[in-house]
Amino acid sequence: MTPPQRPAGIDVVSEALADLYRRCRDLDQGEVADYIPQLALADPDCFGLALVSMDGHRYQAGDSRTGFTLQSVTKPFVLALALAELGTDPVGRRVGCEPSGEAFNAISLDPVTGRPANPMINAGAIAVTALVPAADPGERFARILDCLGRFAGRRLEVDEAVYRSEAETGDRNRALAYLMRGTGALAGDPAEAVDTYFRQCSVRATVEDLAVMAATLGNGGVNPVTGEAVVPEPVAVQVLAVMATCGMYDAAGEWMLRVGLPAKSGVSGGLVAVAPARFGVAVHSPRLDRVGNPVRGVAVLRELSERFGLHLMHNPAPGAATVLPDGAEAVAGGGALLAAQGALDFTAAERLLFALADRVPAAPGRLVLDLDRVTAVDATARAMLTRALNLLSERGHRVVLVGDVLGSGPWERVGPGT
Ligand SMILES: NC(=O)CC[C@H](N)C(=O)O
Repeated sequence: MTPPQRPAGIDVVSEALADLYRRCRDLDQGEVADYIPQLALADPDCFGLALVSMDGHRYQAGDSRTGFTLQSVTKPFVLALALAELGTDPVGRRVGCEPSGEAFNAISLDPVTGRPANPMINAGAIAVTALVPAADPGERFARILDCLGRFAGRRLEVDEAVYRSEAETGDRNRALAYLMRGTGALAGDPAEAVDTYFRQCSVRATVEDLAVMAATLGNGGVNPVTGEAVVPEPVAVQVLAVMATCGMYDAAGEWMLRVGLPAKSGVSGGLVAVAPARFGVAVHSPRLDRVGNPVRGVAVLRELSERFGLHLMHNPAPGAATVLPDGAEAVAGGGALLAAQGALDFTAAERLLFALADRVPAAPGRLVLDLDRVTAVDATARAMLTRALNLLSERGHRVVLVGDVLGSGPWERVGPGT
């Protein structure tokens, strides 16, 4: 897919990516992973960035079209598939969701339950891969590959050389799989589970594909480029939660402190991060720090998060006022008038109801709520407003709504200007 031409001169997002690329390209600390021999062949200086918005707008800088194997970056997406197919509890019986504080290949199995600590470390990911429902291992991998492709918006392929290389040297992962069969954490045959996992790790994509995959998670499971609902929204939310707590291995706490976004790294140098409801971003750079996270990728995300104010705990900029300033005016027909505007969520609904409470007369009376300039109402705000208006009507007030964003209820609806 070729990104559309951007209007000349005002593409500040590409400009920011280009700037991050320039500022981080000279970082040359870290080593290319070599425990899978084929990965050691990667160009250590390869460096690409991509960002995809919730509208499917694509931005990139550097070597954004170079293919590389996704490795551990596949783990959140396969977790999404397992959660979508099986639900939270069946997956949770096999794998936990606690940060392990240990290396990605650690033997991190709970002494009581035998479950691996979380699905982002190898043990947990192997257990999750084995859970994907299928009649046989061939079908299981086909489903995984298909799902990764739907996240990326195009069909992806396996790098056979990397797959063979890992299959020849992956004894530690085999050992983990056999241990997990012993503890009851692994469904099915360990050799088959590990083979499917090796294939999954060897799926090849570009940093542009990865940004689309990340954006799909940040967009409630709907691929913003193809429009396909790849996984249900609650699944996307759960996966982001696991990425936020466990995605960066034993550096997860430091990552949350300094970057504050759900993310996942892999040993080939891929890194995805999600700014929920804003964008997905991906970086590829094969030099890894001592915990196995890509040095330039971490540096890029730290700067990006700070520059765009993305930390999840950051208080977002106040939106437009919910309650309009002229909302207290008296109206023809009597009663109190309150007008609201913009999109209503919990914060906006609370603000509106707080202001409305001040205007409710002691004796039953007429209350006019002008919602004509309200552009959207989420499920929470809808439930809050409906409940409050029901209570007012039970107390004998006559509620009049301007506009139809709340649908019907125990209130009168009038059009704007009535
Ligand atoms: N951190 C990673 O990317 C690890 C994936 C790699 N295939 C492994 O299992 O060792």
